[in-house]
Amino acid sequence: MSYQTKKRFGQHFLHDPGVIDKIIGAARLEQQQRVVEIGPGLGVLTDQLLDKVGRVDVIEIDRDLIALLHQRQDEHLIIHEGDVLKLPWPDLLIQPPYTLVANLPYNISSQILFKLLDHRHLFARMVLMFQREVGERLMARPGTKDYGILSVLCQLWYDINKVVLVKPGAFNPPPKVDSLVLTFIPRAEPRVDPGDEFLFKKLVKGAFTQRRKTLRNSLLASGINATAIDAALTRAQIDPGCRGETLSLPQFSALTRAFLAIEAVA
Ligand SMILES: C[S@@+](CC[C@H](N)C(=O)[O-])C[C@H]1O[C@@H](n2cnc3c(N)ncnc32)[C@H](O)[C@@H]1O
Repeated sequence: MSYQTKKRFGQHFLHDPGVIDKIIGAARLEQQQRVVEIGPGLGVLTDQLLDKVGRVDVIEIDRDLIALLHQRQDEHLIIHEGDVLKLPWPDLLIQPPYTLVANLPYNISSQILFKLLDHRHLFARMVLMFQREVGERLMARPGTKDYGILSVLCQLWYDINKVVLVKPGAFNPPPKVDSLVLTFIPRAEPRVDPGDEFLFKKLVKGAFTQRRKTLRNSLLASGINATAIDAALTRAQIDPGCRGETLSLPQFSALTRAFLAIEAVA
């Protein structure tokens, strides 16, 4: 391969046919399905996607790779140039729902996930490759060290399943860590009632602001008013001395609804 990979774009190109097959299989594509790929790179996944469906939209930041993609002159390949974090997705992806397939740039995978959560109506199914540690965090249970903001928010909206663990040798150049491919299937209903989505997210972020502190102090540190916190914790029957990282999704739901009830009274 003559192309010089760029570390700053998190480039690790997949070359293991078995892993490629598993990713494409997990996408469960039918000919009519519209597909988006973030970071097509040299196109190993893109080629397989184009074999299965009539149109693939790709989003790529690297100008050299974009030039290579244009050389293909494939009318079924729609190339969006730019930073996936900055591009306005609803303006580009105008025919949802899409299936999203991506071997993500690991340096920005969490930021991409937050953006995916904000635009989740665009995607019917997602097959995503992460650094193993990040993938495990998304599936983590309450009370474990891996459990965090993205675990709660992703588990609220998606059923997440493991597809395959991928060793560094499957990539060129090999990353230092193992990788994990996961499927995300949007739930017909969120796992629990978030009450108000904006507030739910704010409280989840607040609960994890200071992981070593108690839930009460962590929420305080996130800027929420002490009187409201105390009233809401009492109403939701949550111990103010517990740590935010022990809260289950039903407890985050109860906490959000308690804040809403208090605001309604005030
Ligand atoms: C891990 S590589 C995957 C490449 C290819 N899909 C594969 O599996 O071999 C990540 C890809 O994302 C691209 N990328 C990195 N940061 C990006 C960004 N902010 N916006 C869009 N693409 C980005 C990289 O240039 C690279 O092509």
